[in-house]
Amino acid sequence: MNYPLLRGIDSPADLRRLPRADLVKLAGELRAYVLDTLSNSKVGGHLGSNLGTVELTVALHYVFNTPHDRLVWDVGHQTYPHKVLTGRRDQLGTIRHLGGISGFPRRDESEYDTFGTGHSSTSISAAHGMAMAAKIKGEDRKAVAIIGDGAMTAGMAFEALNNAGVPHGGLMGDLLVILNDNDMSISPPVGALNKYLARLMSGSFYSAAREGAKSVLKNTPLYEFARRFEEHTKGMVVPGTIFEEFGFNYVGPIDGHDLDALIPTLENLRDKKGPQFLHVVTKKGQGYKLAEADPVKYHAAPGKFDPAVGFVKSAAPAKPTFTQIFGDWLCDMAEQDTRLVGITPAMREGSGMVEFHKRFPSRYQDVGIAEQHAVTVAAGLACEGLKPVVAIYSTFLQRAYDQLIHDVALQDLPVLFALDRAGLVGADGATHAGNYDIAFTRCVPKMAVLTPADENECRQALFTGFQHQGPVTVRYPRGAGAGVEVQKQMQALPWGKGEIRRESGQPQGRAGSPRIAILAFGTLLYPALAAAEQLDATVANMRFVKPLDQELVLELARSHDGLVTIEDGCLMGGAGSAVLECLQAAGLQTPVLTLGLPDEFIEHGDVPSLMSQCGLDAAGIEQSILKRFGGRPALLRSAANE
Ligand SMILES: Cc1ncc(C[n+]2csc(CCOP(=O)(O)OP(=O)(O)O)c2C)c(N)n1
Ligand SMILES: CC(=O)[C@@H](O)[C@H](O)COP(=O)(O)O
Ligand SMILES: [Mg+2]
Repeated sequence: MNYPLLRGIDSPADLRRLPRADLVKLAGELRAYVLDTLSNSKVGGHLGSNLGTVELTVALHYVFNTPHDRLVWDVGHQTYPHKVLTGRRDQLGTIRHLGGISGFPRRDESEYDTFGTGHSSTSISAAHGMAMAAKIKGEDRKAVAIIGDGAMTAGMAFEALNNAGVPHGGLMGDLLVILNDNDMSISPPVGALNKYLARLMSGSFYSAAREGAKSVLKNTPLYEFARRFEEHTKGMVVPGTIFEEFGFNYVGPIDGHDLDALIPTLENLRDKKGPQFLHVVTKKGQGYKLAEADPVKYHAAPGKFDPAVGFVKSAAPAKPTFTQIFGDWLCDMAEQDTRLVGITPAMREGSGMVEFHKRFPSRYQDVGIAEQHAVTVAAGLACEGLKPVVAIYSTFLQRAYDQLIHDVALQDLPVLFALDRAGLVGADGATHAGNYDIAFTRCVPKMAVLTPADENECRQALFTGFQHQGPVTVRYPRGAGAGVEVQKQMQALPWGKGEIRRESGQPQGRAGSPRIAILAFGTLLYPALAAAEQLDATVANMRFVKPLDQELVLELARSHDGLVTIEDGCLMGGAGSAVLECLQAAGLQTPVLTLGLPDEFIEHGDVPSLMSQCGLDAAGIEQSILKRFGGRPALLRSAANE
């Protein structure tokens, strides 16, 4: 399949030289290119939202003088068309691959990526900052935030609207907010805003009857429609939109796939001063029937697929993912305990809660993209004797850190945080890494932190955490685990206790062949066991970071020449730090090697490669231990001497 027009676009300047009449064809080529490239990518990537923003992307780069005018894409998962038009057409096939371009906008990737996103609802704030900077610096520059209806449900978006719609020191930013309303989040949208937007759409261009908007729609096909509509609704009290109440000139809703509507409207808005708000209506998955019909399933492609067939489940019964282990546990636990309430901030599918929602609708809450609200709702539920379970990706819990401390831990409320995507997540890269939760939760008083090693222990840890009368996190990685058998019977783990999984045969104190103990926190137990076989080391499955099994730590420290801690979390303040603190408090001098994620942001790539790069696969663990403590050559030497 060739793309004659797209082949000639190496920058938006090339696009802006095209005759306007070619833009529809270009959009068609762009959509086909994105679908074709993604369907051939083994890594997969975001699909529905990219297909839905093709025309909007073409229109924005056609009308605005990018990169001088700034585009800020909210979440940024819909920027594949943007990346194609801004010089990265030939790199699209590398997106989310190790060493390839990012699946989200990155300032260090392109000058057209004016703001790094990945976590939602930041675009209006960032674009407002850029608009105010232009005013303060006296630059003639526009700033445009493109935000989805899902992202608009986060409080931060309203903090920004509340702030950006009013003058600051007499200055008003020339900010344009474009609401890309496809009536979809990752799953069906929730909340009052969604219903409000639907009313706006059912009002079908009623806003066009308003003076401010009419001038914007001039010379567009909509203007005539709006004029007739105004005649029809003369005398009707046309309610101001919520966005106008925030000080924005609201225009819309208009068809976000119609370039004949988009381009003149954007040209008119571009030339207006002050805060503008354009409401565009798009379809998630536009132009690809399977995605249009099921935008939830086609939010992201899991890997290569045949567009004619769509996504098909792999035939082989895969090992259960930790997400599935959680989802099954949640339903089983809800069966046993009617106090259980399951809460998700807009990630029903990703957190494995579809079945729970179906079976326990009255105890299921999707609060929208509103992590802060999710945590404090849970606190409120706990105050009333219920048992809330907040299912939240580790990275998104960062958004609700104060609520975790101030609303949950400080009041010692029994909230269970089921932290999926803990550790490296792979293709989503640095913005979505769940690297920090051990460090930022263990330092909070009253918090308990559990790190199950495999699928069975995950189920038992969730049960243990649910029984606990205080705040607790249970963290587990994206994807499948070691593949151990999962016991249906739920039983509590001994609170705060680890276990020895392997005993070294090395005597303590022999020169050159040290007796080493590896303390594994979480799923890295398994590569640690593999390394220990080579080194004849002891291995402890610690299970808890907090409360730490201090008795076990001290016993191992006294009976081994060296300790090694290992975690798929940041080293700074992580489980290894907890062990060091324990030894220091006991006055023990046993040398400790801490292994974990380095003090740097780790980019996208496949997890095995990334773990190997971080020295956290079996070979890397072995090498680090040998380097620090000496060992196997000495072991062989000693064996030869016996
Ligand atoms: C703070 C935060 N929470 C959750 C997510 C996960 N997430 C990614 S896209 C998405 C839905 C976004 O919906 P919308 O803004 O309407 O964009 P669309 O996918 O419809 O184009 C969510 C919840 C996120 N990226 N950031
Ligand atoms: C863009 C976004 O934040 C989500 O779509 C995220 O990429 C989902 O991650 P998983 O694929 O791990 O569920
Ligand atoms: Mg949406």
